[in-house]
Amino acid sequence: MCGIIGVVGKNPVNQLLYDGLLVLQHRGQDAAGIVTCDGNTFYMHKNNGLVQDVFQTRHMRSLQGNAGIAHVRYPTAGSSSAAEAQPFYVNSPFGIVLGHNGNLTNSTQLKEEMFRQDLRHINTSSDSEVLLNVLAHEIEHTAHSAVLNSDMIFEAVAGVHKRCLGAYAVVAMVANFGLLAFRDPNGIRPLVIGKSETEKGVEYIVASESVALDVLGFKLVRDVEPGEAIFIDMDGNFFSRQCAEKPKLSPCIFEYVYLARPDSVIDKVSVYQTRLHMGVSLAKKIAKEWGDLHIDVVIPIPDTSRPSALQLANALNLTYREGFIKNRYIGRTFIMPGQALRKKSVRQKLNPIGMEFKGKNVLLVDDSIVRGTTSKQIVQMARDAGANKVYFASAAPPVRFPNVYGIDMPTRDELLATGRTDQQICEEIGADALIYQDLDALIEAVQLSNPDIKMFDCSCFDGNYVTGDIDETYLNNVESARGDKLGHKKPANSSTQLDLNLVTIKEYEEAV
Ligand SMILES: O=P(O)(O)OC[C@H]1O[C@H](OP(=O)(O)OP(=O)(O)O)[C@H](O)[C@@H]1O
Ligand SMILES: NC(=O)CC[C@H](N)C(=O)O
Ligand SMILES: [Mg+2]
Repeated sequence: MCGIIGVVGKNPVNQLLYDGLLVLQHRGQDAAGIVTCDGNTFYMHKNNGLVQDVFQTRHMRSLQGNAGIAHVRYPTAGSSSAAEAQPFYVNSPFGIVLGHNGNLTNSTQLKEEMFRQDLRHINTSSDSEVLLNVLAHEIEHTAHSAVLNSDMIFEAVAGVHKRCLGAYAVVAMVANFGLLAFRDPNGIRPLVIGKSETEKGVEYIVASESVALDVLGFKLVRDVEPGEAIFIDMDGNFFSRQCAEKPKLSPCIFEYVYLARPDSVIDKVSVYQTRLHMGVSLAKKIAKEWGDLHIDVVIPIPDTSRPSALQLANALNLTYREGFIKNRYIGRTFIMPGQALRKKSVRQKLNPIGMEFKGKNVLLVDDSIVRGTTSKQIVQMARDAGANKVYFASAAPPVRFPNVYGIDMPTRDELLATGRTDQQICEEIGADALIYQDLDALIEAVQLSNPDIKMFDCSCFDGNYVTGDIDETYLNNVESARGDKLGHKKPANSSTQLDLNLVTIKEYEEAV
């Protein structure tokens, strides 16, 4: 779940893209990049690190032009190397840059095809570099001369849909032509369009989440439809077309649970409202099945679970208290690379307020339990702070299956709930009771805001993968390539990579 933005403006867009990336930082903390386009020239700066560490004044000054794209990365394929920071660039045809949110599920096969059939070299192990080269190849074949138009671009995107499987929300720029954005035929990852009327004319933006539009002063126009592509030329003319044969909206339900910011609206669903609904349905379950808990206080685990915990407390007529204080300078732990770093960061990030726990039966509410890194430590902190009973509620069902669409949880081994009953999970985290949301209730919580969404990608909860190409062999291959125990692999030919700073996750963990 990286964050992407693309803008065609009437003034320089460097600051706008930077500010937009800051707003999307919660979608990726590993690397950041901006490319601007001034006539026929691209200006690019990208590196590992948080947005405010990657860009210094001198970089910002060099990012010239009234159009550009930007990316924050949370790696789900390849390595964490700076060489895989996005956007990626290819010089032919025309000069194209691309930023990708999601994960291709057939990138190994595509990479092979790229080399053997299309005679293209992919320098990294990133699936996004493969995706860019597929797009470049398709554009090369639809454009008959040096003149490119939106019809040719849309035909090329139709070609991308035929070849690529998995999840991809994409922003791309073709030098001197314009901004292209598209979403895979299932619309797994989000992408919205915004607009701003200025004295000089209309400016357009596309971004992973509507919150970026709010903060940058754009009005939300609509979502990019699954399978749809939009193209905005350098003069600000807007074109759109459905490029997939059988589009079917099946957004990732985990966006609503955890990934997206609550103040975003995705596929006409307010993330905040959904999280409130999740709290109500969880409260109903507790009232029905867990009436004997005698809860004194409901405590959220900051940040993401707050709206659900608050509404759960309201629905049960219980006291809600902020029992954990979050260090505002520590980022999201779940999307940090490597288990040692995630584990260490939970304690650095959260600290209990003793008086909220001492002698009380506390119900801790989190949005989800994935590896159990947070819940195990939090339950212990509550006990150390003197709680009488520690109950734990998760606003999402048990996460039992790997995600292959852009969330880095590739192995069943690392998921706390895989192969365990609720009772065993409860024992693992050391709680006195554990209550999980039911999947039907979670789906209903989203559908209450938009009943038109009939299908979701719930694969991490139910093991049904909407792209239909995921089987046991695929999962086994991903597990052996990306398992946490392996560390994220350093590319075999690191010395030849365009990156002097390669560090594996393992080396990084050992260093901290
Ligand atoms: O079971 P785990 O593997 O620990 O994963 C789940 C936890 O990780 C996330 O929090 P995170 O700290 O990333 O972000 P937040 O501040 O948005 O809640 C999520 O909100 C849960 O608290
Ligand atoms: N989380 C994502 O969207 C990741 C995008 C891409 N697969 C990468 O690893 O860079
Ligand atoms: Mg959390």
